[in-house]
Amino acid sequence: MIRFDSVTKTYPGQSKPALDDLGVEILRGEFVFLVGASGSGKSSFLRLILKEEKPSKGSIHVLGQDLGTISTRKVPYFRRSLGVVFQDFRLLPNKTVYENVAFTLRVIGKSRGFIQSAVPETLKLVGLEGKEKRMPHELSGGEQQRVAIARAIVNKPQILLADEPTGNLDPVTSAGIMTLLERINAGGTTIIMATHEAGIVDQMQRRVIELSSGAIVRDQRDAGYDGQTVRDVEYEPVIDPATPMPDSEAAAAAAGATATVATAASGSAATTAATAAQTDAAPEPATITAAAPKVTPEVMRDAAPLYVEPEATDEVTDAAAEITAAATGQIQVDPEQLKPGEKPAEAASEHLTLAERLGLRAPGGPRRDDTDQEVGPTS
Ligand SMILES: Nc1ncnc2c1ncn2[C@@H]1O[C@H](COP(=O)(O)OP(=O)(O)OP(=O)(O)O)[C@@H](O)[C@H]1O
Repeated sequence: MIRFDSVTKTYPGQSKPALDDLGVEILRGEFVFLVGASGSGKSSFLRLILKEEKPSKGSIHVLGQDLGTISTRKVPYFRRSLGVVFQDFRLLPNKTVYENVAFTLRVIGKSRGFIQSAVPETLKLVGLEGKEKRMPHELSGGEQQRVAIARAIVNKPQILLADEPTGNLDPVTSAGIMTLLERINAGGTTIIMATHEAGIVDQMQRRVIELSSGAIVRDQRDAGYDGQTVRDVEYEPVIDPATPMPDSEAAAAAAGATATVATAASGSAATTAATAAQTDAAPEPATITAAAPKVTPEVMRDAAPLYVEPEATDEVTDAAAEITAAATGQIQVDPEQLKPGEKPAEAASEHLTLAERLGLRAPGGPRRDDTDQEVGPTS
């Protein structure tokens, strides 16, 4: 599903690599936490999977495709198999909940009929039924993140990347979001989540990949936030980087197969992870120097109910809206930007269109008045 072979990423002007000779494989259906101190390379790892950045050395395969061979123009098509969720939600402030989710589908040319059935279905899945007409600023932080998740999964991506999705949320709301992500994963979507939240990682007990100074210092199944430095997930380095992925995913991807969020093959990450095989070359234990996590294991334990079905959790989340409102004091989102009628956050890039910023169109591709339609269904 995702494979890094000897991947090094050094940003221009930096002497030390952000990622240093990484080799790792993530299988279909896994739920993987990326942990490590600030600056250890988690976001860089996710950006490489998205092909937002290119490796300086090594090769990356995602869904059977060698990312090095995908042309810039084809990147938006490739990204349609991936959903992304960020810490700061990144909703369109002047569009309703419905429109925020529908927007992605419109840009990629889905039919009106498809949109009319997919959007309500997805909003129901994330527990936002009945809130279609709300504007983002009329929602709690947890609800805004649910909209962002709905937008990320509405096109039924095979992979969901989440970069600190609970970073701006209080513990109870975070628990609701994790319940939702767990449910999406149970539907077959591979999830990779970067987080500093020890309590969440300890509760979920999924595969944990720990980075330190750009290197993997731990890759452990059924693990917690802090652990012994081990590598118990099998990874065989590819001798010839040109060798394709050793599984049938290339064919599936080539055929345009997509996982169905609600119905795809079930099975937990644990069952799909490779057999335990601690390598002789396991690196020395690393000291975790991440900032003190906001959601400690104790807080998470007290934040029950945790892994109940989202239908039940919604009430809890709604009841926690006030807590969320208090927590938004720590959110770095400017409330002014969330007001309808204001200009959207143009600061991301004044040169890119909205679709380009969301990765749905190739930067510099055809604009609104072009007749050359670049967007369209992927399969
Ligand atoms: N665009 C960039 N240009 C130069 N250096 C960068 C860039 N992006 C990241 N870095 C550097 O690469 C290293 C890894 O950064 P990265 O954002 O991947 O870490 P992280 O683990 O996600 O950190 P955090 O937990 O704080 O988000 C850091 O030293 C960072 O300063």
